[in-house]
Amino acid sequence: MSCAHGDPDDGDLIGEDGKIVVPDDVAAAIRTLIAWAGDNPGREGLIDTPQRVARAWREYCAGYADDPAAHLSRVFEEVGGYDEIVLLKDIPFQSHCEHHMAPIIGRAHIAYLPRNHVVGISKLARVLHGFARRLQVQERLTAEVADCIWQNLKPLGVGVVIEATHGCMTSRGVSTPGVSMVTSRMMGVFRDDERSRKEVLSLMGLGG
Ligand SMILES: Nc1nc2c(ncn2[C@@H]2O[C@H](COP(=O)(O)OP(=O)(O)OP(=O)(O)O)[C@@H](O)[C@H]2O)c(=O)[nH]1
Ligand SMILES: [Zn+2]
Repeated sequence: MSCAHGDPDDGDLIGEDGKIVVPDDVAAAIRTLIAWAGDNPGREGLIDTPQRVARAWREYCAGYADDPAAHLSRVFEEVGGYDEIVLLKDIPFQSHCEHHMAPIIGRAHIAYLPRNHVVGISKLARVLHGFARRLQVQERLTAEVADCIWQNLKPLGVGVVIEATHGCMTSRGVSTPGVSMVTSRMMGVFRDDERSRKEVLSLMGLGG
């Protein structure tokens, strides 16, 4: 297996302990950051921190090695004629903002109106995580999830609403905890037909 940080498609080297081998330049960058923050990267408690931080970021950014559309390739057609809204509600997720690399923590509601076939419900959460585990802005995350479902399932409607708090606002900068950002993308009948939009928003518990 090749070592190619920055290019997760090529995979990581795995050590004898079963953990990802952290490239020297990645560990050195994290040691530099620790020293710049004001601490001693050589002291006992911090000596293994660069490896831990690097592996943690591999997990936070695992979405770069994922193809979210692939999760939607298996569909089911025997649904007893069901042709109403399918909604996966209150899906918790974590992402990181591309401006500060600070956590974005929130919940997503993902709905679609099937056309002939449905997808296994867990796959909607997999699509969300595939895009969330990258450096993001919430608007793009919302659009990417909706577009992926729209293009791959070809449903009659897609609605994605995301509510999240941004660490870059709560723990630094404007330091304003308790606020959440809400974004939505409505496509197909959820965008064009008022009754359908109201119905999906009502099912999401967002009035309508
Ligand atoms: N629209 C949008 N903005 C975001 C998101 N995540 C973080 N931001 C904002 O990105 C902006 C970056 O602003 P800058 O002025 O370039 O950076 P900054 O000086 O660190 O800004 P402050 O956070 O206000 O201290 C901030 O207003 C953040 O709140 C997001 O997902 N969507
Ligand atoms: Zn930020």
